[in-house]
Amino acid sequence: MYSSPIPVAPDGFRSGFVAIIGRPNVGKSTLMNALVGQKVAITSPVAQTTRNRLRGILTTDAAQFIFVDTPGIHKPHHELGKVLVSNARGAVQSVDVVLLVVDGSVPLGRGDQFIADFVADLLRSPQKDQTPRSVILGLNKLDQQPSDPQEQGAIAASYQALAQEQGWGLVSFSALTGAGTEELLTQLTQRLETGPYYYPPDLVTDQPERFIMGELIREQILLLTRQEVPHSVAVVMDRVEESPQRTYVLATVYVERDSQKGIVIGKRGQMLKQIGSAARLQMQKLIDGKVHLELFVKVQPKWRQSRHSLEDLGYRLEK
Ligand SMILES: Nc1nc2c(ncn2[C@@H]2O[C@H](COP(=O)(O)OP(=O)(O)OP(=O)(O)O)[C@@H](O)[C@H]2O)c(=O)[nH]1
Repeated sequence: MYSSPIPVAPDGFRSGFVAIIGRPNVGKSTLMNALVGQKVAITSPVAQTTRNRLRGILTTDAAQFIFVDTPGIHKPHHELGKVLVSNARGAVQSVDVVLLVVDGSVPLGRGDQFIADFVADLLRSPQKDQTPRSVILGLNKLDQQPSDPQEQGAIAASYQALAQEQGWGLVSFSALTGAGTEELLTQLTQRLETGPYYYPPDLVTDQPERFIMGELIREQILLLTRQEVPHSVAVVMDRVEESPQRTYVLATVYVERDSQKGIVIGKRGQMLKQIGSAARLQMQKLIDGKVHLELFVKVQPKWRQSRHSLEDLGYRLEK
């Protein structure tokens, strides 16, 4: 994937790492894709689509941003929640700027406040080398603002108060339409220090294509089966073989129960066919070539599957 060498950065060039954090479903992955100009993270209306840290890279004439997309954080009521929080902490500690994304079409809620407190806490850490320098509060879904100006004003005021109290930047945008994202990049550039190119300027992600292909299959399962198949569904890429004519992909979808296997396969295999052809089209866009995709579905008992798949995905499971 490293298609070109890393050049020497011009004078005054800025670079750095930006963690995109926030509640599930606020639009973090949509934003990262919009910023880097390519689909590097999958998105869906179902919360907790993103399961591990992904890096999206954007290089402009003035700066290189390495965006770290994190799984949505919510209050840890259960073990997975604790894992998500500890992952987010790891992702946030080593970056230059934190972009805390909220759904700006609704007022600041308890979930956002929990994350805001978590970020404010991190910034108070005595280990300055492991602490982000600044925070931007990003109000997403600008296109979904309520039409009532009073309601709009109340929403804006709730976020302004938080930004003011903490001394954080504040930007409104729509990851879906792209409105406001230029201003966001301007503000982010100002918060980076001068630095080198960390990656070749034409690279948009540090993830291998094989991983993104698996994610594209998972995305279609989440989109097409809706709530019927849980998030524990895992996709394992068994084989990816490239040839001049087409790329041959063999993958297995792991579910927890026979009933879920039935849903993913569908009546006379219709659902699996639909998942496969939609994922194949996305893969073809990704690699800019023809793809032949074969999908299998297997049932794996819950305890084995969840431990195996989460660890595979890079989560540190607490014993
Ligand atoms: N109207 C509107 N919808 C948006 C916008 N940004 C994202 N969405 C939608 O919000 C839903 C969630 O988006 P994601 O990008 O998957 O959200 P996320 O924060 O990465 O979610 P997790 O992976 O659960 O943490 C999708 O249906 C998006 O299309 C926006 O600017 N406007």
